[in-house]
Amino acid sequence: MAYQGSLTSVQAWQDLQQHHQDIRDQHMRDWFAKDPQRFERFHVEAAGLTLDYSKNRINQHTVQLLLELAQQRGLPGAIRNLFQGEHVNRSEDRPALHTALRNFSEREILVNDVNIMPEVRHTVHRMEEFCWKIRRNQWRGYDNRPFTDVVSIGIGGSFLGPKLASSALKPYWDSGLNIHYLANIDGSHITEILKRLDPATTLFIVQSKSFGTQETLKNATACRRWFLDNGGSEQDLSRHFTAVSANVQKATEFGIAEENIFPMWDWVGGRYSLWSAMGLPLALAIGIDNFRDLLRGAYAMDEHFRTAPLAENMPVIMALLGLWYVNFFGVNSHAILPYDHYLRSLPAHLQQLDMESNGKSITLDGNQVDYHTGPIIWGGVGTNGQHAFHQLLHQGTHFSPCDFIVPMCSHNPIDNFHAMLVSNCLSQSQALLQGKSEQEAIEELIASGMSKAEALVLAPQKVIPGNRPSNTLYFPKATPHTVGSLIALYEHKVAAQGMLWGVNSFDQWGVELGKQLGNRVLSALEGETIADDIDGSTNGLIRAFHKMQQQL
Ligand SMILES: O=P(O)(O)OC[C@H]1O[C@H](O)[C@H](O)[C@@H](O)[C@@H]1O
Repeated sequence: MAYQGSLTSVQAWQDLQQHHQDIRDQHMRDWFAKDPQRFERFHVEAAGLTLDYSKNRINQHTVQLLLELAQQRGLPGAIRNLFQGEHVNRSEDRPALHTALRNFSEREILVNDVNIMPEVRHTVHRMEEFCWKIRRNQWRGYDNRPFTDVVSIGIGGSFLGPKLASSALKPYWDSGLNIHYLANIDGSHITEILKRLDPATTLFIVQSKSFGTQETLKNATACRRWFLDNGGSEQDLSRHFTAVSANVQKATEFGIAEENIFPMWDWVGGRYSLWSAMGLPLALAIGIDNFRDLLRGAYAMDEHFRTAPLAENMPVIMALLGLWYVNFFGVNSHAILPYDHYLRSLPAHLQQLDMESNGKSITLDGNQVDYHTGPIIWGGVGTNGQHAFHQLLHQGTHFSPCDFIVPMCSHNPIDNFHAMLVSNCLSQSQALLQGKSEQEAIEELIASGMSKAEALVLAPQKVIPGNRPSNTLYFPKATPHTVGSLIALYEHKVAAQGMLWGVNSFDQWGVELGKQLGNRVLSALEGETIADDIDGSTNGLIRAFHKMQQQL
């Protein structure tokens, strides 16, 4: 049974503490020297992806103890519960059934005793029909010209997943439509997007599960105003405005025609919703067949996560490695380093996925945790990061485990660009692993012509400790299938960590307070000069706003 008792009282936890003492000073460089089979031993394949996890601070005993921890925490049962639609999101009393959105099996999935699969499939058919009409110019703008641009208006999970998949699959954009994502509440962003567009050939998709999110409603209202002020009429709105929402009433109140609203369900979390009609802008860009391939890739990873033994289960292995560093090495961050231009939005998506899911301090039972949970996720696209933040990765006082993510083949195989890109990726993880000793630094400096005395002075600056862990995830090419399995891999990694830590990975109460206070601050910014109920710092900033607004 999952989540019973405290994580730290589990026997394997105590064993891991002892084991950490035993191996923490050992260097991976020595392990590789002694064991030529390390790569073979520590790699796993699933759903078209391969994970090399040999460059981690682990030996076989570590893996065995981590797997015992997973067993003792009831991970297999918790995975079953997730797929079976148990109310794993306890604080909202809901299942988390994003896996139903890509369920290509004949398995029924029940929510309140009703099989949800027919509705899921019906929605994909509606998406297909809609994409067909737009992409084949059957559904046109108000002056009968075909659409040229689609503006997706949404934020958080209603933005990051579709945005990531759209940029990851840019080589598959075959409709000629330009897709724009409008998320932030920032006059500059909306201005920059709309100024290039023609209302007569622009389609809007308002994407909000709740249809109550401030940024989305403000942006949608402004887009509608812009449409009406620039040639569109009230009667034309239904040709140009569609929505994806679980709140049909609010969407219709806003003015979206009911037949233009695609459904969402409360059993899909926002950050897990790419696979639903939230993926509509993506489907418009790449076509429904490619969108289905994305779902199939995710489904392949689901089946792997659901059925593979823990020791061969890629998301479980990644979850346990992450826990090993957070809870035993005291690490508090994790870097995501895609070596692929098309995957450059991955760190941003994984920030929400991971930090909103596992950035929690209270267990499912309502107790304060006595161990750390989800790390800070950060990162950036290679090789740009090498010329920026990798310095800290190599020589900083903090260490951050890294995921290097690399397709072995490029969509654009020009010259030897791709071999150069991959060589950078592989040599970064190699450098993190092996480092450079003082002796090596001295010898290198002397070989470059420096005197021994000078070399001795400079060498300490050039020492790189190494022994810094990384995973390398690779696959043949960033196709819809592999991108689907890659995103699902991280969803399951995060879910497995949440299960181990005993937190609810499917709620996000922490984001609410800022929203509540935001309304009060907005009224002060727009009115009062002194707000007695607001703290001194915030009041000072409100006064500065008033002052500077008056000066301009
Ligand atoms: O889709 P919506 O209801 O507009 O929600 C958009 C986003 O806002 C919320 O505040 C949450 O932080 C996100 O998890 C969610 O995806």
